[in-house]
Amino acid sequence: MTFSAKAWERITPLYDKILNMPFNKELMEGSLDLEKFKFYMAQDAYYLGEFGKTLATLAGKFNDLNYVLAFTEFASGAIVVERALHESYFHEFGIPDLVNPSPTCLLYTNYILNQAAYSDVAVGVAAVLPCFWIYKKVGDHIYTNHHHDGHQYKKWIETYAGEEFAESVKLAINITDALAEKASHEVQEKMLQAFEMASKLEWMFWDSAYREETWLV
Ligand SMILES: Cc1ncc(C[n+]2csc(CCO)c2C)c(N)n1
Repeated sequence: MTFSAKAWERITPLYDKILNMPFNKELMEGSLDLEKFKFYMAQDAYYLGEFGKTLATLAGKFNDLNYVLAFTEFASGAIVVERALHESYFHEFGIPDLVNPSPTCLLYTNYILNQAAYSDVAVGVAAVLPCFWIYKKVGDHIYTNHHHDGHQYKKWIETYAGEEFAESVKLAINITDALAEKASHEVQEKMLQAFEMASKLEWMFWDSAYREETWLV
């Protein structure tokens, strides 16, 4: 069984929970409170910057130059492509340029940066894979089931349903599987743990946006 098959099997119950979260159900129906969506967008802007830095950190650690190329492209994609989506919403909503990260957002971004900086590169890659893969799956699910006409979150929905994004996700999965194949049993186990932890943090990120999580002190 490939690493990715094993990893997805491990998070399947969590993935089902993610699909049924109020944030995602209401986003799909178009009924999600605009304030919650704005909160999510602002936090996501912070997340994307840190995610881009995480991918760039990983890019510098590969021996295979094809992987260096793939990860530098992912890094610029995270910042450039997704920033375009955010900027159009930011103008519409007046979200500030400098975002103070919520506790969950800070936890998630620090987790992946830490893994990229200090763990085996294969473990760092496994920690960023849920970001690609879960968004692809959730994005496809929402795209297939939403009402296409006049949906207020149409631009968000279309971002993750495109063919170009699908190709990036396939490449990220293939690179992770190739690294896992060469890794020791111990590193493979750490990769699974990192994949699962980052998937939990994806769940927490949506949950924190729905609750508009703040620092209590
Ligand atoms: C919390 C959070 N997790 C994942 C994504 C999705 N995402 C961000 S960058 C990237 C890959 C390169 O574009 C993907 C799929 C998001 N937006 N916010």
